[in-house]
Amino acid sequence: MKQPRQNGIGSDAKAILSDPLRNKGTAFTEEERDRLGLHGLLPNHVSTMDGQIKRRIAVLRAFSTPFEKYAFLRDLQDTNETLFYALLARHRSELLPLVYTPTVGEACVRFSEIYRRARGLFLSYPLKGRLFEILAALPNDDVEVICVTDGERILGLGDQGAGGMGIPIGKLSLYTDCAGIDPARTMPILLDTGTDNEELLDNPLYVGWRHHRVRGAEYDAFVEEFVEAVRKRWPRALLQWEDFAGPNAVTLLGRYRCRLPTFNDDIQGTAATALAAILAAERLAGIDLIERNIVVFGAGAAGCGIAELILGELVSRGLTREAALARIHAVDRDGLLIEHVNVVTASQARIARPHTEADAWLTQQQAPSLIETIERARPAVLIGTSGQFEAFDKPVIEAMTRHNDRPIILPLSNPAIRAEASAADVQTWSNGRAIIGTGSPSHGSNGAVTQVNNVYIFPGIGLGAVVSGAETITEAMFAEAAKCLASLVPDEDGDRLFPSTDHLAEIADSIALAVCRVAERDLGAIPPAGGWEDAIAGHRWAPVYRDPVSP
Ligand SMILES: NC(=O)C1=CN([C@@H]2O[C@H](COP(=O)(O)OP(=O)(O)OC[C@H]3O[C@@H](n4cnc5c(N)ncnc54)[C@H](OP(=O)(O)O)[C@@H]3O)[C@@H](O)[C@H]2O)C=CC1
Ligand SMILES: CC(=O)C(=O)O
Ligand SMILES: [Mg+2]
Repeated sequence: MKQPRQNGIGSDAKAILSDPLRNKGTAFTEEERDRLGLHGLLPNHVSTMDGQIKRRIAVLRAFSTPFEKYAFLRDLQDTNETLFYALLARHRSELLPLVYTPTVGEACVRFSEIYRRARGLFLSYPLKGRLFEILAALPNDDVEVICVTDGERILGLGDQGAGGMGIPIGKLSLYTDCAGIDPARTMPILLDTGTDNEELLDNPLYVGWRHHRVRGAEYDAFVEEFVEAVRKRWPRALLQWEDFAGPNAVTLLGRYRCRLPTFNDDIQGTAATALAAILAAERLAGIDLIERNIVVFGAGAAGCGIAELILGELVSRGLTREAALARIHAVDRDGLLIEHVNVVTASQARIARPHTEADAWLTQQQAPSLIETIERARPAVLIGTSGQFEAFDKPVIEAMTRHNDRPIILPLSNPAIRAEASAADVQTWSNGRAIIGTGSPSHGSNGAVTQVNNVYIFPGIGLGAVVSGAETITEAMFAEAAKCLASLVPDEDGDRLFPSTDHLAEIADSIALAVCRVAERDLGAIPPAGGWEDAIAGHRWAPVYRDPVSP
């Protein structure tokens, strides 16, 4: 069929080349170049995808900083998305630290500097009252997974305002890479309700709404309008809340968890990841969790979520809630959390030491510090979700090592510049005895250390939710996801807790199956004729070139 022409060049051809989901770059064949009117718009060489991957990885490796590599990858994602995902699948462990933590943190901080092309949806507060109209105007009818942030607690880097958009973009890239969700069916969203980051407000380059954060009833009404618009436009979509500040994270999850398929990744995804790490480490250390104490340092959204899921696990092993609670010691900025002494939030109140123990814990009205808590509780496990760089110093690690043959140390805060400890320091200070997991990728003397990050959980939760059609995302799904992840024994010898990030796609499939089974058991989801496994496999979008005229 003859193509419409514009100045001698096919305008459809130009549209294809500028659509990242249809563009193939130099991999358009001679036949396609003839048929689509692409001659002249491309250099002569006809490449294969394999050749393109080799060329791109060579160029990427030549950049000297992770940030430059990040910008190069984002540019590729915005010009040729199929190639971006093929590259990611081929070199996942090498590229994960770029598209995700730690580099995505720097990318959020410098978002305005590298902003080039529209991706995702910026719903800023001045658009209130028009949110459904904006969603309705989008051509994306089949959105399956949404990741939304308001940018207030970006990793451990605090308020990044509109720059927080880097996180939903990164998370959804991993939904596609690991769980095979079609990129056309994902939607990154930034709720731009302002920023209280004065540096951003003063920065002439800042691309967000230059206004202090809207809070209270106005914020709640804006989020409510957003959720209702999502429900109306994409009634079946999964909504993932990401990197909201602690109080909003908890409140919004509580408000919406029964109204649509939704979860908070920092609370629930992280909890499942940490529980999986603890279950795997329990095996390695040869201990029984119900006999041992756990210290969680940083009792915010992630820390409280982790404590709750561990409590659920201990109760499922036969302890009463009270006995299980006796195993948890949550430490925040004012020391060990003790009821009516230094508890600030309702989530903290649920995991604090009871007030009846206050006299036993307090010294001159002071709650014990982290190290004092470790000396007294002699925990087997120490988890960091405080965003406090190097809070696990030498005395802390030495205390953990004195009380355990194999201390389990999980500094989970991201990015690496906010981690409570580096794997290398923990290894040195524990004389190589610690079992370690870090939130961002890191190395010890025996190579890569396990990355204990919710990227091991959320893609599988999302895929399972989409395939099963679950209308609610339940706590049982996270508990089963944790058990599933802990059961996946790494190929490598040594102290690895999970298979390496190279295996994230298989892991997502396994977790998705566990989620589908929970949906069937608890929510009455009906397995398709071929079974859940086939449905999961059949749902995968693969990064292979398709005919650009009928994508
Ligand atoms: N590895 C992973 O998969 C994940 C890691 N994380 C990481 O966990 C960290 C926290 O995230 P999140 O829980 O959502 O954030 P929150 O802000 O909700 O929680 C952080 C908590 O740490 C407390 N805190 C601050 N300073 C100190 C201190 N000096 N000593 C002890 N506690 C302190 C904060 O208190 P206050 O509120 O008073 O400041 C708050 O209660 C981030 O760095 C994030 O990257 C989060 C999710 C997943
Ligand atoms: C990993 C993640 O979700 C975080 O650090 O916030
Ligand atoms: Mg997060």
